[in-house]
Amino acid sequence: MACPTPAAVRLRAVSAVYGPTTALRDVDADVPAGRVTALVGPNGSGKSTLLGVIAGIHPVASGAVHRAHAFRPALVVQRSAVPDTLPVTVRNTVAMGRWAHLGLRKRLATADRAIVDECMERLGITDLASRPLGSLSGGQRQRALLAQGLAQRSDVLLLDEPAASLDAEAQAMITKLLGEVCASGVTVIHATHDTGAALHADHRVRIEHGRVAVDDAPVSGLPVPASGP
Ligand SMILES: Nc1ncnc2c1ncn2[C@@H]1O[C@H](COP(=O)(O)OP(=O)(O)OP(=O)(O)O)[C@@H](O)[C@H]1O
Repeated sequence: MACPTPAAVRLRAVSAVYGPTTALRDVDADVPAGRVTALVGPNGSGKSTLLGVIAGIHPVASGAVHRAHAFRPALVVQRSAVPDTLPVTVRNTVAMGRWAHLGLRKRLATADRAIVDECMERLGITDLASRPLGSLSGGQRQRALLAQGLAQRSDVLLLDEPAASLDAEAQAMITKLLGEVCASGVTVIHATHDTGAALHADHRVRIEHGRVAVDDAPVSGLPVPASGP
């Protein structure tokens, strides 16, 4: 059944590869604007690759990605993708989320620092601000990466297993947070193995062997206003 929500991202016949390995094959999907979409599927099915394609950091081998928003999506990578030895504090990690907004000025303005503070507060990591990222627990590090994603203030927030390695209370906090972010008009797409988090989403896309196996809430055929970077 078609729902009346316009698409924030529209994928048409998208394929993506790593050398000889095909990770995505002919993916068609519409991501509803201002909603939470969960990408589900087994290990190796192509969820992270799809997030990378939508983020614009993984090239498409064929097909097209149309984005309705002018800004590059914010991508929160899996914690395991960040080296333990990265010599950076929690505050600086979150501040990196503002880098794309700095332009020619090389320093954070007062408004940028306020956003960084607010995002750390929201993720409950203010007390950890001066700690090196590599000294944190997995769950604490995941929160810092999430805060960095929020600090980007993008219209589209992509998250790769944001609740992985978090305890039950923190997982519930993330689900609530994603709902709040979405309510503020942001389109959220998250890859997850958590059935509960997937059920909380407005829209679920199941990927199997690089293909869309189930798309449970297609959006309407409204045109996408502009292509992204
Ligand atoms: N850097 C890489 N080099 C080569 N092949 C890769 C690379 N990253 C992923 N792949 C392959 O691409 C396919 C899709 O992987 P992807 O990481 O997108 O799956 P996923 O659904 O996110 O998995 P998981 O749930 O384990 O995170 C898999 O076959 C994987 O082996």
